[in-house]
Amino acid sequence: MGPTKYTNRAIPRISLKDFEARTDEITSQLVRAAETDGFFSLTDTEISVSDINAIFATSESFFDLPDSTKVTVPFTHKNVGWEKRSQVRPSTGFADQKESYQLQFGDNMADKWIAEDALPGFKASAQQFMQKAQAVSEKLMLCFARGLGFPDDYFIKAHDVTRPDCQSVLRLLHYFGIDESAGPLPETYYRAGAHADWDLLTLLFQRPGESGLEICPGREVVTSFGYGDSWSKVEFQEGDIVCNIGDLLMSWSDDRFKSTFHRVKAPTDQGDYSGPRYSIAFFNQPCIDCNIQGPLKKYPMVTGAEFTKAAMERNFAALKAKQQELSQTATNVLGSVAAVAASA
Ligand SMILES: O=C(O)CCC(=O)C(=O)O
Ligand SMILES: [Fe+2]
Repeated sequence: MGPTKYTNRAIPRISLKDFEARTDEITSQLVRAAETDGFFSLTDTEISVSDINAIFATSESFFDLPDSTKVTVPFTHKNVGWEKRSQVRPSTGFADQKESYQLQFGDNMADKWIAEDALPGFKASAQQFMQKAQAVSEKLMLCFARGLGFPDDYFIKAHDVTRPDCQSVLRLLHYFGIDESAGPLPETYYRAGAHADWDLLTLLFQRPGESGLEICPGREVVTSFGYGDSWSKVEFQEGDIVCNIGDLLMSWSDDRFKSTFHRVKAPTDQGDYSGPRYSIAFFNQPCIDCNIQGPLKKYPMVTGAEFTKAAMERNFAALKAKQQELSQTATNVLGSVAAVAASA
């Protein structure tokens, strides 16, 4: 594998200060960012640095629990619960070297909250933060609806987290620290392999000093899996929220807004951060019965449930193709080893 090719791309930093008075100005800044690389960072939101520090402390306290406790809330296909080294990305064919705990607002979480006596206060702290992340998301939803010519509350209604069947997710993430004395990492070591998100919009919280997030723009239509070959490191300031457009909003905007491939790079190069990395993503997922179609009707109308199903199927097909490619490469390598052995 050759060295990563980099291009400097600064993602725009957008202030939400005086939101009510500046909604149109903020809308045009967001729309421009969405049409370009699909990534931007937010400042002056209602989420303070101390709110962010508090949720990171809550997150660390969960990941510090023994696996035997965390496994009492295992990951399920409803997109809730704890997983460890189990998410295989179609871009890599190997599991990300991380653990994550996915939390939702509604019925899907019924038995997936860590028990109060195992971690007192966890649920209340997480729920309080989720409400704040939702409030920021709703401001963005209003702007993107306005930018596309929909009624202001159009996306907000389609992502109603007061409904018991809502699907939006807060994902706590922990990437494992690397023991550098153990030698170079294998090529198959990934923190978060390249992917695009499936949701409407993602809000990402990171800690200064724990870098690794990179983007790779270049995707023109939501139905394609390809991406460019030049990466850019995402820089952010303490307290900023890095946001990106997901596949759902790319589709809902007839491919006008870009859902960009991104990854958390494995620390394989000089200067990469190799300590433990904590991040927190908030994914705005649609209600299962909302109708999804862009203003130009580029794609047929689908429900939230149908959209998610199709996205999962596309992901699965891409994963199968990657696994086939990997096993083909392994067969070719074995074939040439055999040929060398036979000719020796
Ligand atoms: O951990 C990060 O910084 C990014 C996580 C991410 O992209 C995801 O979970 O979809
Ligand atoms: Fe992502």
